[in-house]
Amino acid sequence: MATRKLFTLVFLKRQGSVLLGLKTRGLGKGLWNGFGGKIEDGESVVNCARRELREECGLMASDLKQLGVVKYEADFEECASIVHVFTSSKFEGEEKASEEMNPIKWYKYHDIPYMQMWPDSVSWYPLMLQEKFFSAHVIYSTESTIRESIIQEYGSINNALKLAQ
Ligand SMILES: COc1nc(N)nc2c1ncn2[C@H]1C[C@H](O)[C@@H](COP(=O)(O)OP(=O)(O)OP(=O)(O)O)O1
Repeated sequence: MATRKLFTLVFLKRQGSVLLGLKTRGLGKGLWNGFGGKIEDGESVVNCARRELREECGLMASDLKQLGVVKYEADFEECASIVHVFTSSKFEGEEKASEEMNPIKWYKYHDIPYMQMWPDSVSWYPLMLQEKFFSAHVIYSTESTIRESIIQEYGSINNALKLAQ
């Protein structure tokens, strides 16, 4: 089986707004996104989501809910990426930017800066914002061009998780 990289991505929500951070380094540098990163060896998916959220914006979520799975492939890479997407609207702690995500900012749902985000975001963020369960299979032909994208909505997370298998 081809190798895969596993990631989490968390979105905090508050009164019609979502917290995003501007990535300062590495994958997605210069783009706004939720908070997340690579799942470490032996770490559960949800523990990674909690850890990355705390490290990147200082907040601890108490009702993390997995809504989706995004599978990324690229014509110029052997390895696929699986991103487990979570949301939470209950959290505590001191909201602060980090070395990796700076600045961080609450965006109204109608004001999300899609032009300064990964191009696939606009295809599945609306489902995530509506708390729908979904999967997205996205194939890039260049770093900024999508060749194929299949977005599906489900009644539970179980079907979406099949994309991660
Ligand atoms: C390719 O398209 C992507 N689109 C979107 N919307 N998000 C993506 C895409 N590829 C990766 N991501 C997400 C997944 C993760 O949440 C981050 C990348 O995590 P990173 O590589 O920064 O992982 P860390 O463990 O935090 O890395 P460090 O070693 O730098 O701490 O982007």
